[in-house]
Amino acid sequence: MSFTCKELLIKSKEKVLLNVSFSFERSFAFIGESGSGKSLTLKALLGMLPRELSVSLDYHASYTLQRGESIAFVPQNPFTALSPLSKIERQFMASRKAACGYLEMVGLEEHFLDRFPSELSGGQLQRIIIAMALSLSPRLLLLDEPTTALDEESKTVVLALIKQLQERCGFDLLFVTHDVATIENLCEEIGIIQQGRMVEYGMTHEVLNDPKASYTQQLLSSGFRQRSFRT
Ligand SMILES: Nc1ncnc2c1ncn2[C@@H]1O[C@H](COP(=O)(O)OP(=O)(O)OP(=O)(O)O)[C@@H](O)[C@H]1O
Repeated sequence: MSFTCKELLIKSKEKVLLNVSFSFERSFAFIGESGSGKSLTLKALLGMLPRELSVSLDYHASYTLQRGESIAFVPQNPFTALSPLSKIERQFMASRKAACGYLEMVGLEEHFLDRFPSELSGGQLQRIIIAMALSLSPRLLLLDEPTTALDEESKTVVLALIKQLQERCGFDLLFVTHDVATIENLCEEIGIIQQGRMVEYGMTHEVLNDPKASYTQQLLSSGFRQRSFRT
């Protein structure tokens, strides 16, 4: 599958917040500092932007973007993504039997369906949210810094799981992060965004090993492959 966003323009009154275009075959990582426009991009693709923003989105893919159907979403904070009032089973949009199958895909057993979110660790919750996303059989999976709220061990488990599930299920992946180290082995292509503009995009190993834009060179020389560069 391939995805091309020919134009994504977002304006607030007369101020341009975001003006980007990009394309990728299977997996793309959006890298940028805080406030660069990563979340706006995901929200635009999900059709979740507030009314006061004017949006022009022109894309080409082998599927239409439809939130909850062709597109599923894994948010940054698993601790606030689910209702604290209901057990996991009631929050799955699938039968118990189907939900068990999705839990198995993320390495969790059936009894997790009978727990409340507050009884689970961050890594377990994030795996449940990924299982819920899989239950939609998405063509495109959007992930907004899905490991930021997790400890190092859970982070490694969740990243390995995402890679393995993409190979198994075949969805496209759009991964937003401020931390390059998390996606080096996960996303084949990468885009660097700065203040609402895509300054460079291409194959991950090419951009990281031979960056063309001075902003990317600056980020790499400041050692952001070894550490997060959130400001
Ligand atoms: N509803 C809105 N109205 C006006 N400006 C907005 C709105 N939402 C976001 N912005 C502005 O657009 C810019 C990009 O915001 P965005 O949330 O996409 O950044 P980000 O890269 O996801 O940052 P972070 O890593 O901190 O989440 C910011 O300057 C932000 O203040």
